[in-house]
Amino acid sequence: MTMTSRENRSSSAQSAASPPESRHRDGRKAPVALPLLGHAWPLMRSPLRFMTQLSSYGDVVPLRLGTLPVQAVTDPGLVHRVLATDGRSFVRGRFFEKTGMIGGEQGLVAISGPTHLRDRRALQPMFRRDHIAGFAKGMREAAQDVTGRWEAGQVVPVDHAMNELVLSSLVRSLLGGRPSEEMTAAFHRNLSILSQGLVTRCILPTWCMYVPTPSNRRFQHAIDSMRSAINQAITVCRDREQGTAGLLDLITEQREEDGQVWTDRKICDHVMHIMLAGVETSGATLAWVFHELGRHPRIADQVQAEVDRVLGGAPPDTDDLPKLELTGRVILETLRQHAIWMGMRRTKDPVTLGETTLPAGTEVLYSPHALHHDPRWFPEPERFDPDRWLPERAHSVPKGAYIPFGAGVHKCIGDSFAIMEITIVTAVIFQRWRLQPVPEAKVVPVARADVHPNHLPMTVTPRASL
Ligand code: HEM
Repeated sequence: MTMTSRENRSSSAQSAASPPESRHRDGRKAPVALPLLGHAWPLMRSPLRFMTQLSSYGDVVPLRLGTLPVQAVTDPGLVHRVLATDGRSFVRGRFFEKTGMIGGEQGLVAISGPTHLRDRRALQPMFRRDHIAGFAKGMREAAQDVTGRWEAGQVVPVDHAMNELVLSSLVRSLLGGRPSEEMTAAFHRNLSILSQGLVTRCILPTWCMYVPTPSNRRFQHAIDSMRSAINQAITVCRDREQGTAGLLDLITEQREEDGQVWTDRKICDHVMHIMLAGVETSGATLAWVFHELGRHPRIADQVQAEVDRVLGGAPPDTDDLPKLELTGRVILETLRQHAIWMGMRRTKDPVTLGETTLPAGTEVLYSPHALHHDPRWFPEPERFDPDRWLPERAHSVPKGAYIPFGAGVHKCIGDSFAIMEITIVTAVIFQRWRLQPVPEAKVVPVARADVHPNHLPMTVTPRASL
């Protein structure tokens, strides 16, 4: 189960282009901690920068979030062990358990061990490629509905538009039909409040969540409204005589080992978690795709030509997706540059990672964003280069260095859904529109539960008028 740091580092480095970088200049093993707050302040103030510089202190870096000791794992090989190879020695950890306190304790994101395995096995078939292929139509329609409201030359807030589109497509997949505009708007409003406030509440001590501040009250109201809308949908689903092949129909049919149907509370928790995990992540990725293509018009021209060649003007369907090869690489590169910035686990048993032995109960932090921006595995990490993902170059990326969807038993259940949706929406939009950056708009990443653009105004122009 254990592996020395040198062994591991050399295994991560062997396949990488660059040699391992030197350790922190001062020989320090961790960044300086503030009294009381520890590293929570720099982590909350500048999360992306803080996480990215941690690898210069070592493969396993001791941190303190307030009074909570945490070990940050920065080496890809060791991260792969935490998530996958030694995954059984870990449980979810503080961040995800707090997500459970907020989104429901029985949802997939919060649970671990045998309970997780059982529920994951029940839900997994619904997210298999053959099953989600049936949702392609809803994804296309959601894209057409949102872009159908665009006018030539209009400046569109693309970040909002993509969130709305993704939410509407996920709700269609859940309900097996088109949701009302009122329902989509309510989900949109509440999910945005939850996504913005989730991480702070996961990092700060639990009691902070219960202080009756206006922000906490707004947050609690958003949770209650979301749950109430999901419960209404569950009731409609249970009362309906004929199924719709939507995800919710299938979830409500699930049974426990003793034959009892899943309770409404458990179903609501699972749907909450699917929405919390699936909407803003995919929406942000789509927004970043258009941001990157706006900044790289030559690549955008090539994507447009590919979409025209492969689809010939027909709406994209699942069979077409593997043929949109460059579009696929653009999405992989966007997921590299704009990945989520942190995940956590807790050791269940003592685990030795490199030279550090972590006793049972140790909180462990890892960062896809930091791994994806490490020049040892991705030379010139700030450069947007879809050619990194050409087969002859992609194989040199070490295991654990590229994990936009995580790895192991908790790997994103919606990864194929997300890739299919992002590809379909990109193709639908490119068939009719070009999105150009607004020169004076300064677009910067903001770390929430995912990494979102602070804003993304873009000018939309119909291709016919170009
Ligand atoms: C680009 C879009 C997405 C990204 C980048 C993303 C990323 C991730 C990551 C990194 C994890 C693993 C977290 C961990 O280490 O524990 C995860 C888990 C999860 N994701 Fe996604 N996700 C995306 C889209 C989706 C979609 C579309 C859905 C559902 C429709 C979804 C549902 C979930 C769920 C339920 C989990 C928990 C899985 C488990 O613990 O078994 N995600 N996601």
